[in-house]
Amino acid sequence: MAPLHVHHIHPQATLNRIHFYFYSAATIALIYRHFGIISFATPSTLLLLFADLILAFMWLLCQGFRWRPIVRREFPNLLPQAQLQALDVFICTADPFKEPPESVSSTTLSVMAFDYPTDQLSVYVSDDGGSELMLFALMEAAKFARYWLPFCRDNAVMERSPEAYFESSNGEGEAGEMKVMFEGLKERVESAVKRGYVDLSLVDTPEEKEIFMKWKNYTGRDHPSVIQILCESANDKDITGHQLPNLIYISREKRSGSPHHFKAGALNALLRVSEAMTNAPVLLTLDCDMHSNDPGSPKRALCYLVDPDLAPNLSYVQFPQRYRGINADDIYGGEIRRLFLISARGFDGLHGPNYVGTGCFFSRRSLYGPPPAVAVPTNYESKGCSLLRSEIVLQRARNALSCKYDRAQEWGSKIGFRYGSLVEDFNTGYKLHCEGWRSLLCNPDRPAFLGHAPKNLYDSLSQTRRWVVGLYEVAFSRYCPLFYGSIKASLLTGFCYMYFALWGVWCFPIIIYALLPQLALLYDKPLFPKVSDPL
Ligand SMILES: O=c1ccn([C@@H]2O[C@H](COP(=O)(O)OP(=O)(O)O[C@H]3O[C@H](CO)[C@@H](O)[C@H](O)[C@H]3O)[C@@H](O)[C@H]2O)c(=O)[nH]1
Ligand SMILES: [Mn+2]
Repeated sequence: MAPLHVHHIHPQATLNRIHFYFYSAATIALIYRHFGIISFATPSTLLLLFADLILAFMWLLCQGFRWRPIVRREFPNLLPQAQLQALDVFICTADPFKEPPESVSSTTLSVMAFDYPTDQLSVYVSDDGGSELMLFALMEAAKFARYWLPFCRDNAVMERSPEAYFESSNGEGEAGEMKVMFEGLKERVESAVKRGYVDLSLVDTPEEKEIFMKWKNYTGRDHPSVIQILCESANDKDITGHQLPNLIYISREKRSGSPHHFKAGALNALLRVSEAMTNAPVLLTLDCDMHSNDPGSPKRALCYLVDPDLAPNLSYVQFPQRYRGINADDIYGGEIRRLFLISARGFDGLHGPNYVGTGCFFSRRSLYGPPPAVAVPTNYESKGCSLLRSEIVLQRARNALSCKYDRAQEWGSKIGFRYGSLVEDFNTGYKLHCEGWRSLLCNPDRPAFLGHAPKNLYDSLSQTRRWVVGLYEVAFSRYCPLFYGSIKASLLTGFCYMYFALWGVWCFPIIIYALLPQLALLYDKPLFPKVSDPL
């Protein structure tokens, strides 16, 4: 059989290695000189020494990224139909006022419209805000999906998020009818958001009315488990008679005083509930603001996940985070190409790229413990779809959403997405690599997913602060990558994780180098040695 994927070492690797030797020699000479003049040290030379030591240490840590960068290509067209395993998609949302429900609907529709057998596809949306507005928006999405999915399929649309599609399409003919329908959806959802609740006049059937009546007693921070099956593959069909994928809304139980572990807690609830309902062997995690930009991406990921040589210890296939709507100059550096593209390619030559929280296809079993020493075939029993609405399945699912699991020892430490850091993605990927799993980067020319980067200074700074605090939580824990990671995974992997974990430390050399030379110039003090100076 023709291979489903190929890879090669990036040709720049040789140059990187030569550069490493020259740069090491120069760095050693610089540090040697610093210590040579330490007996005549002044505050400014000490500050420069401090900055240079940090820069040299960070430079050393990141050499793993440059040693063996890998470039991959996959051939999804060669993937046999029989290899298409069931796929559970997890979408996380947390706040209907910061994450507009109509955009969450659009993201959901973009994955429901994957180019994938609909009876193998289930989409779960976790709403940590516990908001009736989000449920309403998804109910609307479920109705619109009946028209949108056949439209995308018949017209081979690539941009399957209606919001993104109608931004670029002029909407003529059938597309025009779709646009009118989608505008209607947006209007209804926006009017509910403006009011802050779902007016019962917006809801069609008595069953739906009953759901929203019940909701009036809930608050975002205190409510029982909620689960609503909005589309059921076995029963619901689109307007051309094709099955729809499953679409399930959940809001896990929240009780004041009970820890909920933010997004990691939400993902673990999704993991348990999907196990109870559909139990697909492959999972995709997505942020609600990151829609699919290529309906073929599940097949791309499967090219790796079904490969018998890789599968025994392959935990996840990560697509890089890419963004739309970044202004031309990207003044807040929101694209972060080094983290998501360049370093990820370098990491791929070691244990594999770190998990970045979204656009990542997991093998389910990797979240339940280390890779088995002897490869055992995993026979996932995809649960019968017709059972989804049965009381026994619903009861099991509701139980899976209970907050008692977040108090239990194992969830978040040995199984599932890991707790203990604000950057649960970094922490989880790191721990999986330490357990012996590996990952790889899939970076097709057409971005598989597109999201939103912070667009103003305030959002950008608060995101950076959250990330830095989360990374320090890992760096200064007993799982410090420099020691634990270097021993459990490999020396270079440990170094690379440490490089990320110390992201906040960059501020010291940057501030020193941004201020000191200017001050020295103003006060006419020499800062750097002349070539003629003795060493
Ligand atoms: O209690 C929570 C908090 C957040 N979220 C969801 O988590 C996602 C990411 O949160 P966001 O506030 O958008 O964080 P960002 O900093 O923009 O996200 C980046 O950083 C996070 C932490 O490292 C990763 O989880 C994300 O995937 C990554 O895109 C969003 O979909 C939220 O709805 C929850 O479900 N529950
Ligand atoms: Mn975000």
